[in-house]
Amino acid sequence: MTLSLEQLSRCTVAVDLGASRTRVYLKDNGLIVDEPSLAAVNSRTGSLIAVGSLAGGMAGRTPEHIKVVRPISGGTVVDIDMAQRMLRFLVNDKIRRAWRRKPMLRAAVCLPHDAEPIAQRAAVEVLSALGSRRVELVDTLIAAAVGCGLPVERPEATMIVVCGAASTQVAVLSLGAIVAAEKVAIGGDAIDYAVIQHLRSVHELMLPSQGLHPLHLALYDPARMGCEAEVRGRDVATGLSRTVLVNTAHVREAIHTPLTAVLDAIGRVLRECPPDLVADLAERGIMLAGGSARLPGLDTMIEQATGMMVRIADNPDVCSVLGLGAMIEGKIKPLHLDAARS
Ligand SMILES: Nc1ncnc2c1ncn2[C@@H]1O[C@H](COP(=O)(O)OP(=O)(O)OP(=O)(O)O)[C@@H](O)[C@H]1O
Repeated sequence: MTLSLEQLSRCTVAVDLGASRTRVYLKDNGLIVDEPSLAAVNSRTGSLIAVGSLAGGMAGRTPEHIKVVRPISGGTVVDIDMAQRMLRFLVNDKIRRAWRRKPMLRAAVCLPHDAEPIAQRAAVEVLSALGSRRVELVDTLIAAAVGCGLPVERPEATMIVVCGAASTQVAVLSLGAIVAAEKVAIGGDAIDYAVIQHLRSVHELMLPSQGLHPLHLALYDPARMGCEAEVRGRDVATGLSRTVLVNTAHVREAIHTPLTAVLDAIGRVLRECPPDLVADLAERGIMLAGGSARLPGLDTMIEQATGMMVRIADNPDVCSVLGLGAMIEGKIKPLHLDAARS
C-alpha cells in the first residue's frame, strides 16, 4: 500500500468499498455517494435491477428470481463483476463528467489493514471499471485517522479504533505510519447476529431482515436503559407474527461476547506499543470511528476496560472516505524533518 501524499493529490476520486456501505468522494465536489453495498439482480437474465438503498429496500421482499447480493464481504470485494456494475451505477454520470475532463483519472481506495494481495488486486480491478488508469491503495486506519482530524503526521502517538460492519481495526499511529495494529473480524454485523440469536433462542422469535434498525434505536437508546422494548417478528414454531417484550439489559449481555473481542484487540495493540507512546496515549485517549462507533455504550465500555479517555469522531461512519478525500484534495501536508547535521 502507498502513502505518498504527492501521488494521492493527483487522484480525482476517493473510494471506500465497505462491507456495509460504499462511499465515493469526488475532488472539488465532496462526498457524492454514501449507499449500502447492495445490488438486486435478476437471476434469470443476469440484469441489474437496483443498487444501494433501492436494493436494500427490496431485501427479503423479492420473488425467487430476484436476488439481493453483497459484492463486498468482510471489507473485501468478493464479486468483482458485480462490484464494478454496482459502482458504475452508483456514481453514474457524476464521475463520467469528471473523467471526460481528465481522461487519465486516478483513484484512491482505502483497504482494511493487512489486506491480502488478492484483495488489493480486486479493489484495483473494480476501480479500473470507472476508467481509473492508476489506483492508489491506502490503509483504512490511516485514512480514518486523518478523517477524524488526528495529528497523524506528528511524532506523537494517536490511537484509533475503526468499528465497521464486518471488522474492527485498531492502531497506534505516529509520524504518519502505523506503529502497532490489529484487525478482528467482529463488527456491527456480529453484534446484530448476537441480537438475532438472543431473540431466537430466548424469545423464539425471528426478525424480518429489515427489523434490526428500529430494534437498534429501541434497544440502545440510553433513555431506555434497563427498560423493555417491544419487538415484532415471526414465531419460530408457528410462523405467525408475534410481538414480544425484550429486556434491554439482557440484550446488552448478549452482545458482550463480540465486544470482548474488540477490547482484547485494543489490549494487544497497547501491549505491542513502546512505553513512550503509551504515555502519549494516556494523555490523548482513544478515537472511535466507523458506523458501529455509534453503538451507545461502546465508548464507556472501552473507557472502563482501558482506563483511557475515549472520544467518538464527529461523523464516525464517513471518517475513512473523508480522510482519503482530504488527502486527494492536498489538505494534508507532510512533515518535513531536517536532516541531522554531523
Ligand atoms: N446508530 C447505530 N447504532 C448501532 N450500530 C450502528 C449505528 N449506525 C450504524 N451502525 C452499524 O455500523 C455498521 C456500518 O458501519 P460502517 O459504515 O463503518 O461500515 P463499512 O465501512 O461498510 O464496514 P467495514 O469497515 O467493515 O467494511 C453496520 O453494522 C451498522 O449496523
